[in-house]
Amino acid sequence: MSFSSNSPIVCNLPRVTIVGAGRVGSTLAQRIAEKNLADVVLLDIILGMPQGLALDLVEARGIELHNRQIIGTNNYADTSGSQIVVITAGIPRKTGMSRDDLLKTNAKIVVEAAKNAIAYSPNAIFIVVTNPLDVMTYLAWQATGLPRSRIMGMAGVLDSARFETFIALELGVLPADVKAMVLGSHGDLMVPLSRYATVNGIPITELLDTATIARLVERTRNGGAEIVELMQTGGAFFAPASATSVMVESILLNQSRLLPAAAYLQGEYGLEDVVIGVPCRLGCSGIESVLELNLTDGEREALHTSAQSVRKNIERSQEILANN
Ligand SMILES: NC(=O)C1=CN([C@@H]2O[C@H](COP(=O)(O)OP(=O)(O)OC[C@H]3O[C@@H](n4cnc5c(N)ncnc54)[C@H](O)[C@@H]3O)[C@@H](O)[C@H]2O)C=CC1
Ligand SMILES: O=C([O-])CC(=O)C(=O)O
Repeated sequence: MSFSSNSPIVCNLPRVTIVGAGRVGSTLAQRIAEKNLADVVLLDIILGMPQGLALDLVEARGIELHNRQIIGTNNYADTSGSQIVVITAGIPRKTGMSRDDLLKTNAKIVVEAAKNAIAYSPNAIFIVVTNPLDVMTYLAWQATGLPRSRIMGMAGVLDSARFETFIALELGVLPADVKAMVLGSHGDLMVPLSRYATVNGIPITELLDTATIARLVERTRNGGAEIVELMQTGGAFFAPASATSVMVESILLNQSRLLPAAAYLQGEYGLEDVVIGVPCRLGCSGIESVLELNLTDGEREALHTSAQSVRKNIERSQEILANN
């Protein structure tokens, strides 16, 4: 028996490149392939490692019932023509460290990764994951020269998911029924908006007392550190990969989901020339719009304090890069 064929069919399947095939990167590759969203190129500086991971993922395809291509490489030429580039390359923090302690090492890695990736995928939308997230997104924006709609950072979806999880655990309800949004920088100064958090439309302020909400907000702020302290050898990666995959999905499927993303601001919320987490509509052209919510004076002040700390680190990063 044989298959007959007419003319060869050329299929242009979407392709997502992930720079950094460590824990977040490789888990994200698995999510993207198993959700059948795109073919994946996993790139890392460690020779053989992304190739081995890709082969492992390819060998699971028959079991997971998908047929996405997954390529591992150390060469940016293999990433060409990607619709989305995700940057997870860099070091994660260890116990006792803050995300800002990673700035010096990761700044150079992210700038190099962004420059190399844009050279081969000039039309790509970039999602940065490497910490400290807001500063790294700013550096990738600078390095690529992309319009702000095509570059964003992942943090708010993760921080919001943590807030939702802690609310759900407290109330004993399904996490998917809880909706919340966390804005601001990905650090201790993030801004969880309790006022807007609901359980299927019911404000949590109707369900929980002020002290309990304050405790859940504090746990959300420390969500990353809580896992780093438990694991001792790096940080979270399952939920970060899930969070990144929904951003990828909203872009590739043009879902126009309203998700918190770290975006370069040009006057929104009274902030300029800084990257910080705000609600964004994500579709096939990237950030289609930034939603400006009505904030209380306290929330607005918290957002500005958060932006101020990002600005300081952007300045630090410029000095670091200038001296190299
Ligand atoms: N934005 C967020 O919400 C989150 C951010 N992160 C951050 O993501 C980053 C990655 O975390 P993990 O995957 O856990 O770390 P990991 O150490 O498992 O993986 C990082 C990978 O980057 C690679 N790498 C280093 N320099 C490179 C270069 N120049 N080019 C290509 N690859 C390079 C390493 O070889 C390694 O495989 C960290 O900075 C971490 O803090 C992690 C979780 C959540
Ligand atoms: O805490 C870390 O270092 C990793 C991260 O950003 C998170 O899990 O939120």
